[in-house]
Amino acid sequence: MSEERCMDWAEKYRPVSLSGVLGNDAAVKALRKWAETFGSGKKAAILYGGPGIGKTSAALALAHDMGWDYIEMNASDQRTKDAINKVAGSASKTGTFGGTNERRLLILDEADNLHGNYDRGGEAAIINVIKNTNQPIILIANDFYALSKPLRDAAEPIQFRALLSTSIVKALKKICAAENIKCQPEALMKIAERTNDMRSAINDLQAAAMGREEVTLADVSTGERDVPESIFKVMGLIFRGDDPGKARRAVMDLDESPEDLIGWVDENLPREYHDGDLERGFDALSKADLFLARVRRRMDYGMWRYASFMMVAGVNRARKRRYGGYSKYSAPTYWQKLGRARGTRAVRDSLAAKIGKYCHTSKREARAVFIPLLRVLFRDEGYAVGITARLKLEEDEIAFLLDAEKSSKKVGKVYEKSRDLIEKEVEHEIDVFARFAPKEPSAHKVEETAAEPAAEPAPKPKRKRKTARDGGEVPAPAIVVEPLVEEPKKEEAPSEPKRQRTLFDF
Ligand SMILES: Nc1ncnc2c1ncn2[C@@H]1O[C@H](COP(=O)(O)OP(=O)(O)OP(=O)(O)O)[C@@H](O)[C@H]1O
Repeated sequence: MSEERCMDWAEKYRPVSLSGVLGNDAAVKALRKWAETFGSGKKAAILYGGPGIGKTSAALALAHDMGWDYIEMNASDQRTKDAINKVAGSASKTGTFGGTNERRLLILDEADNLHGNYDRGGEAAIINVIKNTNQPIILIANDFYALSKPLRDAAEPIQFRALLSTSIVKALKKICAAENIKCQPEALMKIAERTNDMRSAINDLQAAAMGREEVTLADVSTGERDVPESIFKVMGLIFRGDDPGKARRAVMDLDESPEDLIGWVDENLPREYHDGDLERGFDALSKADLFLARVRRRMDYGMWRYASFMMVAGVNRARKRRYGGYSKYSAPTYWQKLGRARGTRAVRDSLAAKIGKYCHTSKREARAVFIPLLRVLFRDEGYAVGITARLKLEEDEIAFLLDAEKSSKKVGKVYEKSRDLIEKEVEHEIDVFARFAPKEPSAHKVEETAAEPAAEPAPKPKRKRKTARDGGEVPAPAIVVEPLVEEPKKEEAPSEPKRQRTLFDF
């Protein structure tokens, strides 16, 4: 997979210009107006609303459209009074570093998170900067009312609302086209309906499209699990709480195994912690993982207690600073991939069972030897149709052998033709059966007649040839021609040697 394809798509497809910010037309309009009339109104704007709906993108796009220089201060930067004054204060008053009179926009992300230890005094400093600046400032917040009244009064509030599914689908479609991925419209709709957050919708699309040319509804549906509300609370207690004991007790009430819980912590830890906290957090998590490995190896479930201690209390204590703002926790993304792999494994196994039954071989051998060979044979449509008919393969099994999507034309064609073939053979069987059946046959006679056509009297059974062990010739293997439908059982059918079939029997 190319490096380009591995990039975070939410970042790669961040709109460059305001015209690319979908939905929220009123907010975008208000923002543009604030910028175009800058100097006559408030010097700061507060963009507020839920996560992942385009607030930061709109601020960056505005700077691009207005040709403004910009500087960003995120929650991970130290936003003390001094730092803010240094970055924003003097620079915003005196113009750009270049000394020209061009505008320079200060973007302050997570402005509703200026209360922690690190950001002590930050809010007062911002109000001060707004009063004295001659440069535009944009504050970004999830919760407007988490900002102090003086700060709210000092800036122009612009609300961003949750996005409609139609806006999300529109953005996802564009991404699919740019990435050259076919995507079922129902799959995009399914992704969009699950959220009103564009970022997580793009992340879901990227996870579903990993390693594929087409994304189907099944790809986005697999891996979904019922997630109990309480897991989110536990995540909050682990990452943000002050009491590791409380977090442990909450985990004990939770119906999650440590194997699943570690996935949750692993997925969300980088969204919460930064720098040294992140490093210490992962260190604690790696120790939890070691205990889990010992549980698996020694079947000693007593060690679960140490594993959960490290992933809960260990991760909680790894944090040396406070984090605020809204965090959206999500289930481990590898569940989705696992779900997909589990589906593929089930198809492979059912295929192996069919081959094993036909060729009198084990499923393991069918998987290891026959499936790779069938994949080669399936390159020829004739073989593909014949084998599909003979083994009565289903569409997902054909797709597996053709390495194609189940809904693709290729798979549909092989499936249709194989069903035609089966029908023809059935008709032929009925024909043969009817032609040689007496008018009012007794059940016994029907079977006899059908088994031995009168037109061509059955040759007398040959005398058994001597085998190699008897000191004679080795018999040539009989070619087994089986009807596609089951024949009526013969009462005394000549016993055919049961041998392992080979691929040439197809
Ligand atoms: N309205 C939108 N139109 C187009 N793309 C969007 C929109 N909203 C979000 N995105 C996509 O989602 C990503 C994240 O969006 P953005 O950073 O603007 O969210 P936000 O509202 O600032 O959320 P947060 O508060 O979590 O940072 C962007 O990089 C972009 O790809």
